Amino acid sequence: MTFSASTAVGSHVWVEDPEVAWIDGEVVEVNGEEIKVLCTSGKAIVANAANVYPKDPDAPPCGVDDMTKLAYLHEPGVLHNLRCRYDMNEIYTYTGNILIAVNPFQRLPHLYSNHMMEQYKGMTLGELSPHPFAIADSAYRQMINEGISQAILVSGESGAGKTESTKMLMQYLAYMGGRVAAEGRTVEQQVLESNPVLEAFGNAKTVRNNNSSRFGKFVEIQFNNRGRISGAAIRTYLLERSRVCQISDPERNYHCFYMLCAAPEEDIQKYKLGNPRTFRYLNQSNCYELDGVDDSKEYLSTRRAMDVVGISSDEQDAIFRVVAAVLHLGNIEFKKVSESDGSEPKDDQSRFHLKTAADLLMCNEKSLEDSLCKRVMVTRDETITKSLDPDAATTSRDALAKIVYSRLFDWLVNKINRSIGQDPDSKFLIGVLDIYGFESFKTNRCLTGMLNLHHLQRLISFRMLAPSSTYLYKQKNIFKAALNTLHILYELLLLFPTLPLKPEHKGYMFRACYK
Ligand SMILES: Nc1ncnc2c1ncn2[C@@H]1O[C@H](COP(=O)(O)OP(=O)(O)OP(=O)(O)O)[C@@H](O)[C@H]1O
Repeated sequence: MTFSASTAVGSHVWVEDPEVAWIDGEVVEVNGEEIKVLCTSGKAIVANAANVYPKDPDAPPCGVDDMTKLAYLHEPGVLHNLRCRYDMNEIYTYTGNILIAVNPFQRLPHLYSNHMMEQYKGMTLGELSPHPFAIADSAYRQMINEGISQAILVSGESGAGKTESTKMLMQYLAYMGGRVAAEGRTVEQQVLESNPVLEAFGNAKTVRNNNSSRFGKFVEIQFNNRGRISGAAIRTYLLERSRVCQISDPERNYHCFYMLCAAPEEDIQKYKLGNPRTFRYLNQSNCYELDGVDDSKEYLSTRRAMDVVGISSDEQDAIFRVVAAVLHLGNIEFKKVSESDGSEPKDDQSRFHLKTAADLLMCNEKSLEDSLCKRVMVTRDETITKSLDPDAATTSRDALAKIVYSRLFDWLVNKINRSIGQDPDSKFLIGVLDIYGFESFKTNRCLTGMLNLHHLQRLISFRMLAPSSTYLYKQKNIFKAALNTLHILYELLLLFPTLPLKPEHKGYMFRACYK
């Protein structure tokens, strides 16, 4: 929607500005493809016609609550509208039936009270101010009226507020479909209360977000034919395993490690832990504490949350034994065995951590050592045992730590699901997909690339389901921002054509990269 060469002097426009992204002004001179704009800030900018966008001089100063009402739907117009609303504490805006949330970075409890939920009950989308409750209500109504299961997709870059929005959607669905439990806690209460447990083991501090979910989550709320919640299931995928043994400043590892290091003295003794600075998996970054978070209190509240979701105290002990064992595993260093290609624990310290890890995992110390320092290959005819050098043993140690941790996470999710209970006879369900946040660093690790690829694939799928022109526009800009990563991913795709992508998605990525 850029201006053509026929742009008239006197038109109101948006031009790109290195400081404030987009700045508005008036065209004062047109010279072929070059347009001179006198900006409202007072400075004059000469820009190419392709980078100049029309501005609607009649747009309301406080913005519009649905961006389909905008005269021009382009990046500066959309951003300006969101900015105007944000300045008035209006953090939600519609684009058709899509809700855009801008992170307020402050608690706004009045927006999420019971009174608000009551207001949105049965209201048509757009009748009241944009709100996640309206989206949840619309999904619930459609499920009831049309008898079709629904899905809500929550997407955005890391730190945008996806998890918070997901919680609000769940809160509303629980309000609409909840029931008084005959005994114990209701399904919806258990789903909401499982959040702290999942967050303790699956969330970490990243550059963008102090409580970033490092896994994808699909929460399935099951309903009976009267629209009452009858069961639920939480499905998680793609836990960022590499974080267990590799973190960079100023990020942190998963919260549970720091909580356990801040546990009461009795537990510290039991798990032979101490200062997080002494553990290799934690001391690769200088960040140990989070502003406003007391890890010792978090440890106790995670234990309480575990009680609530039905994890017994023996199981809790086993869980934290595994967490502690991972930390001890990370402190085992290896040295070369003289006159051989093999390796062994480097010193008494490493032996101590090996023994402690073995005790905590309840396995034989020698077997654990062998599993780290040797590789067993089974062929059709024989079993070959190969000794590993110190570097290979270190890799093997990290691989074990990652797999043990991710199995622990899967176990936790299964346990929570068993405790919540699913309804095999449910009539419909509403699924809420909290997609992994898109990230792009100066240097992207392969895993980041893969997760972004997964994220994009979900977005592309969604775009195919909801081909609204505005949505496509928004996606195009997401793709633009992700172009560098996309290029790498596309190259990866050429190298590994068997990547699990649908053919039409590969085509879309190709067009996004090379158009
Ligand atoms: N509606 C909101 N009200 C108040 N604070 C919010 C809201 N949305 C987000 N926040 C704040 O922003 C932080 C990041 O939000 P959230 O964890 O939901 O992001 P995310 O998109 O899920 O990120 P990631 O992909 O990294 O997990 C929250 O911890 C919270 O402090």
